[in-house]
Amino acid sequence: MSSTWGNQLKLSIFGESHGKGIGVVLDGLPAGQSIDQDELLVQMARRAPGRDATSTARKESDFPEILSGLYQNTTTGTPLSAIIHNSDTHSKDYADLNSHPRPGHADYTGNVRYSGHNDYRGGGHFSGRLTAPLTFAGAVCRQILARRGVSIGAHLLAAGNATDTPFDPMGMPDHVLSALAASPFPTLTRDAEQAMRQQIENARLDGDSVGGIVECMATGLPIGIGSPMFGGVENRMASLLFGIPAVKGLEFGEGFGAAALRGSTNNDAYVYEGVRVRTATNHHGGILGGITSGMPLVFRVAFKPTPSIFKEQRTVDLEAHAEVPLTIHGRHDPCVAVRAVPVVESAAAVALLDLFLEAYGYEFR
Ligand SMILES: Cc1cc2nc3c(=O)[nH]c(=O)nc-3n(C[C@H](O)[C@H](O)[C@H](O)COP(=O)(O)O)c2cc1C
Ligand SMILES: C=C(O[C@@H]1CC(C(=O)O)=C[C@@H](OP(=O)(O)O)[C@H]1O)C(=O)O
Repeated sequence: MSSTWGNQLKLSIFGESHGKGIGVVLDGLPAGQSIDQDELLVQMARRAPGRDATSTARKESDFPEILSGLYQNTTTGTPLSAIIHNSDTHSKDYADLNSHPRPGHADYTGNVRYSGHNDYRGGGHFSGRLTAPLTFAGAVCRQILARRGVSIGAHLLAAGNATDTPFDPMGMPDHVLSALAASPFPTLTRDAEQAMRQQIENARLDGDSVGGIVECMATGLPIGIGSPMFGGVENRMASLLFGIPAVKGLEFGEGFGAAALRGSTNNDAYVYEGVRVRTATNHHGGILGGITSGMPLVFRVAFKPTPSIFKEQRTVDLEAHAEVPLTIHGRHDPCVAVRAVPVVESAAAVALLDLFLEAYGYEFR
């Protein structure tokens, strides 16, 4: 069951990009949690397609029709479900792609895995469109976490070769995280936004695409959530984050950079802040032994360049058993990382709420 995730919270995502709709069932939510539906729509709009030249031209309202689990804007504790209808589908753009698989997309592997029965239109269940229901689930979870003092925010750290200023691993103020969430192109500096937009536009005009890095932070986490070995916070977050299409890399705290440091630099000294133990630096990114340290959780997610590009590419004709040139038509994101920023935050919110529920169980109110 590749599309179902979670321990205390069970997340199930269904649908195909060009089918009737896509949706989500979220089971195991605590009862009695008030949910602001306008705020859910704000999060959905942050990810939705069809905005400007940095995004696919496909236009979808991404309005989540809530079917169950919410009564008088409060969680009932029984499965919360929502569907999002697909409307602006141009399936003819995909007519040849089942027999002429796109390099870099899941057309060929999906065809083999499902014996030719997968719905390949728009990438089917493999599409980035399936991040809409994930965003909905995350939007619900982040409201529940926010009430317990947890803030989650992210920015675009890189697009192509252009980079933003990294987050301060010791923490970012709530107002900065909120300002990022309100921005259609979330970077800490204007210069970075301009440079990244230029990279994306240059690639787009060239019929090409670029990758990017999303950096995410969660503050206000309690100390002691998570478990060692396979139950670690990193493990649980990774399994959700790698469910986002086009994610190719993930690092926590100092990440790959830690390999080049000495222990004397990478170790974070313990200090007292009043009665509370904290660390003087945060190379560890808020997790030690799979368990939260109470320091900000910091991680970075690398997205590959969008596979659907408009340059002529080499592929095979699976019916003719021949190598053929391929030219793709249709509408595609020149850099998927831009719209993926709220998706990464949402994946973090779902994973963290699952870990909270595991730690606090029915006592969680
Ligand atoms: C928000 C988002 C939007 C995406 N938009 C596109 C797109 O327009 N065209 C495309 O070819 N891939 C797009 N992708 C990436 C593909 O869905 C992904 O590369 C493909 O399913 C293969 O999966 P993999 O890259 O994880 O191996 C998008 C991904 C995300 C997260
Ligand atoms: C629809 C969305 O993005 C889509 C993600 C996607 C892919 O292959 O991942 C390919 C494109 O699909 P289509 O060819 O149907 O326009 C994007 O538009 C969305 O994010 O909601």
